[in-house]
Amino acid sequence: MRLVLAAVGRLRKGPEATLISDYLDRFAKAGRSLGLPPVSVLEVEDKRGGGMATEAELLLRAIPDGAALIILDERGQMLTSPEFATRLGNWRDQARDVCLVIGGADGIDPSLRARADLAISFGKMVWPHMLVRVMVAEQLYRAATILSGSPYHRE
Ligand SMILES: C[S@@+](CC[C@H](N)C(=O)[O-])C[C@H]1O[C@@H](n2cnc3c(N)ncnc32)[C@H](O)[C@@H]1O
Repeated sequence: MRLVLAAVGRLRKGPEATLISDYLDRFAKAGRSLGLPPVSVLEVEDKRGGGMATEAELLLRAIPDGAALIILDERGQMLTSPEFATRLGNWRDQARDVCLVIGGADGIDPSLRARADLAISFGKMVWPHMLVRVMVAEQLYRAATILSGSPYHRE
């Protein structure tokens, strides 16, 4: 299994970078004994100003063949953290690669949205994409703690 976080835009030094790195480190440590690999972060940037369609082409190149394509999208499905943990555990058990995609300022191109296996929403409000990265990293760590039965997550 490979776990890829593909995102539009380059993360610069700052509070979001610190949080993302902290949660992804914690995920890597918690995931080791669960058979979950560390997350590879792939950033794409369209320097030609081609917009969402070009970003979608760049993102598609970053997605491993056959991977479950999970997009982050405010129009998507709201999952509980245990539901997300169960899905992550199922992909691991199927040895399925997983690619989580976060769009840029204009969102994710409809062509990529149409290909997604799952669209996850963090609510109907639009969040800045770097905060969504933080939230994804935290939910991955939370999912690992749920799968391991550690007391981080409480209902
Ligand atoms: C600034 S938002 C773009 C919003 C854009 N107006 C759209 O139609 O998608 C950048 C990215 O952050 C993610 N995002 C923002 N809000 C979200 C939410 N509530 N749930 C899930 N993902 C979200 C999505 O991946 C989105 O493409």
